[in-house]
Amino acid sequence: MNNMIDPENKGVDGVTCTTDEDLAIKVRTLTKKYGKDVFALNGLNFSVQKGEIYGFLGPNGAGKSTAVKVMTTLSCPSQGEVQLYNVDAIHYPEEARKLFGYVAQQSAVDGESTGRENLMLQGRLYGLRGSILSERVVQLLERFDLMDAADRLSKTYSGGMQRKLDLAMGLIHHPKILFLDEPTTGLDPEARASLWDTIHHLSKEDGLTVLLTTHYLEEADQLCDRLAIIDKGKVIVQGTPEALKGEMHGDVVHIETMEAISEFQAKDMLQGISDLHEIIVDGLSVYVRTHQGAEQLPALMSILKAENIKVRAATISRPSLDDVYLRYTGHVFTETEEREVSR
Ligand SMILES: Nc1ncnc2c1ncn2[C@@H]1O[C@H](COP(=O)(O)OP(=O)(O)OP(=O)(O)O)[C@@H](O)[C@H]1O
Repeated sequence: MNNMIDPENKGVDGVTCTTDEDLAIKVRTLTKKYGKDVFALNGLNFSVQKGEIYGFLGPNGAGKSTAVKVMTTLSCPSQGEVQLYNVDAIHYPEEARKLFGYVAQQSAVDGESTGRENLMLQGRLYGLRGSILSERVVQLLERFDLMDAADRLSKTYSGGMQRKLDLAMGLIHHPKILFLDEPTTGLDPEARASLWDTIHHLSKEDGLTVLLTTHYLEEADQLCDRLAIIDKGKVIVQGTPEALKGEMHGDVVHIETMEAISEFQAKDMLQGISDLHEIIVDGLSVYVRTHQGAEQLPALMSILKAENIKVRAATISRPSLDDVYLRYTGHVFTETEEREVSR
């Protein structure tokens, strides 16, 4: 197995380091149960190296926000361990809180205050006072390109500017780790790209460790050094985006049929074609992995025709994180729903 890719829960982190000294975040067997039978987290294991941007990718309800809430001491786990820079965050939450900033899904910006006032208030909450505080506020306003708008009410800011102010507020006390819960949800593509740039610089220039949750495959791909695909409160697989995609050799042929067929039916029909590595069916979509998509497509189409299966469209592409996601979870990645399929 590639050491950068690993199905979790087998005791492997997928990180190249071996000592806890290199780790910013270490999470072991984290479980969070709501009521009698909702396991929001179900034995979550992963580690993040210092200075890394690590992404949690998963659909609604996968457990991403719950994991962040437990790591940021806002929620108690039912079981498990969270170490932040070797501080036990579950038993020593106050100590741990000095180490991280947290930017929640919902903005913490007060629209009726200016950007500068928001930052000053946040600083006071962390015990900063006097010139140390005002200098830190100026530093952050400059760092986030908000100096010109510093004394305007923040309700007049664009979505992207408000999000940057949120980030700046999360960094007021010089944390070593920044937790970002869906940092770019609701932003337009330009503001999203600008925020990616900012987060990248915070990590690569300032050495900040960033853990972010996202619904966006593109965000995980472009921004994260490593990512974990989360499903049903567990890490399904983790690795660098390149390694995860690289594991999927060859092409992906996507055939959209007019009527649903089962995975069993598809496998049965196509078994005669050599060089098909994987066949997954999700709804009206049949996904086939093969070394030579263009060469195999005519054979695939003629078998479907012979079986009276009408095809709406067929495409060949290089594997993307979508395909990695499909492979490990058995369903396509959607932002709003999880569709189960037989595997
Ligand atoms: N306070 C709560 N009480 C009961 N169940 C909860 C609570 N908070 C979360 N859950 C459940 O735990 C599971 C994980 O939720 P969580 O919000 O962590 O998922 P998520 O991956 O962050 O989703 P989203 O992307 O929608 O924020 C879901 O089934 C959710 O309904």
